[in-house]
Amino acid sequence: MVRCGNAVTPWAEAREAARELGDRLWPVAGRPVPLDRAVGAVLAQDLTALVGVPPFDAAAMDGYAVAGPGPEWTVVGRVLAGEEPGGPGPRGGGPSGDAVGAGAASLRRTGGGALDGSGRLHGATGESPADRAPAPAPDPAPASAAAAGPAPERGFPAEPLALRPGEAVEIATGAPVPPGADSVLPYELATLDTTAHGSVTKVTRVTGEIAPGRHVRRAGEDTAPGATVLPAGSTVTPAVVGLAAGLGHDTLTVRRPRVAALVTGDEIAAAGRPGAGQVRDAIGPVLPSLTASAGAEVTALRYIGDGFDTMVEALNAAAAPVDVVVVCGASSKGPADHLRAALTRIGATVVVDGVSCRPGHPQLLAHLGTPEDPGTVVVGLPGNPNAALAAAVTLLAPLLRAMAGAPDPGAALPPTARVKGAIRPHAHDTRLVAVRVTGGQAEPVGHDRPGSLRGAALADAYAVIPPGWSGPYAALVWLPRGGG
Ligand SMILES: Nc1nc2c(c(=O)[nH]1)N[C@H]1C(S)=C(S)[C@@H](COP(=O)(O)OP(=O)(O)OC[C@H]3O[C@@H](n4cnc5c(N)ncnc54)[C@H](O)[C@@H]3O)O[C@H]1N2
Ligand code: MOO
Repeated sequence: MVRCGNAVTPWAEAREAARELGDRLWPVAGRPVPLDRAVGAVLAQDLTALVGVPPFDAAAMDGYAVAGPGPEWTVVGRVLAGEEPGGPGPRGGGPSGDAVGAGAASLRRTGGGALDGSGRLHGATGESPADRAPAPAPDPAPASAAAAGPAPERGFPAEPLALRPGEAVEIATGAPVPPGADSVLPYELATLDTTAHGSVTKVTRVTGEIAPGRHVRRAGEDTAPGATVLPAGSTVTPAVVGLAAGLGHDTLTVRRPRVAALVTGDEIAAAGRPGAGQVRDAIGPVLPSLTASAGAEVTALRYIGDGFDTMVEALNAAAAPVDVVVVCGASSKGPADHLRAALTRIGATVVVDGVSCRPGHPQLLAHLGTPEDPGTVVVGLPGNPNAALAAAVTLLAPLLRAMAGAPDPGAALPPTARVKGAIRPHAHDTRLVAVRVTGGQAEPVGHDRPGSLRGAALADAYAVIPPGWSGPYAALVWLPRGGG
């Protein structure tokens, strides 16, 4: 049984009704989604750190990790980013052969200060710097060859090399700082003593002034492992995606309403240049970004022809797996406009049956459940593309944002502007006029008839012009900009 009055709903009330219905449906169930598909969605759970940041004591500058107050240190090796703390990693610590190459190589300690299989030097407890072997020649293998070689062994039980006071290792930004090192002396502050070994120049000693603790990022100093970094309810932005990745996540569990779109009309062409009598679909392609900017996701899009049975079947099929079905077109009173009759047939409850705004007045909001449990929501967008966009900002976006628990980005923007030039209000309905907004002034851009998106494409917002408006200030509804 459809409950619907014939009276259209005033524009502001219609928005409120959509928000209120969305609030009743909040929260939609949380679902894990890959990081690269999560932008714009709302976190269903607190975001916690699976690893600390930084995950280990790391150098913040390229230079020398030094142990003890100095100002002079003996260089005993080199650590590159990618090495395991306490041992060599994928690019395991040989000198690179540059002019200031390290005096010694890998910092992996194999116990007792022995050379490892590559013949490279290791620090060792009880071993004096003088006992340490000279560095080997630079590794002749090009980086690409190294990358193509067998995967380096990870997780070996290396005993961490501890620097003793007076020792230093050359270190790359991001590389693990050996235990015992107090600070990193950047190259810019370092004076080097070198000796030549054939074509290779080795750094044997480094001198400089550096305060204890400088240029060392201590493990967990930004974020401790297990810390909560963002609360549930936060919107996923590109920065949040990077943060989550850095903390070890591959997916985020988000509350993002699922939307199925039905684009109706025998005349609608889904792609390419429309043929004779055809009209290219200009609403379906808008919906993914439009819904994403309201915290939702289009999970299905189907083109259907005109026909009552077709509409009933498509509504039933689309509704089951989603939270919202958006029907584009068939919202008016023409012989092929079956949306309202189909909703009656499937027992929908119509919440908003037309809105007193131009464009967009045939738009519609209904649900398939009960007042207590509204179930899947149906939003009817008029077929005229600018009317569909007006309906999307009136009913669809407020509904989806409320269902997702997403903030209204427009709330952060100026709510009103002074209208430049004349706008004639409609006798009974609220007009939504495409305007460009600069410096608190709203200038109509034209080209905003119901069938044209040209004005909306030039505009920042719709100026809301109620019946009887005489200016000069108008409320603004900001147009979705996409990208979450
Ligand atoms: N007797 C009345 N007729 C109409 C009224 C009315 O109040 N009384 N309202 C008019 C208004 S306003 C609008 S808006 C449209 C809404 O029509 P529908 O939602 O039923 O949409 P259609 O009739 O299917 O199409 C209207 C128009 O838009 C084109 N269209 C449809 N879908 C798309 C699409 N996906 N992409 C691009 N263009 C589309 C379609 O070809 C038609 O030209 O009703 C008025 N009539
Ligand atoms: O009101 Mo219709 O929705 O103008 O195009």
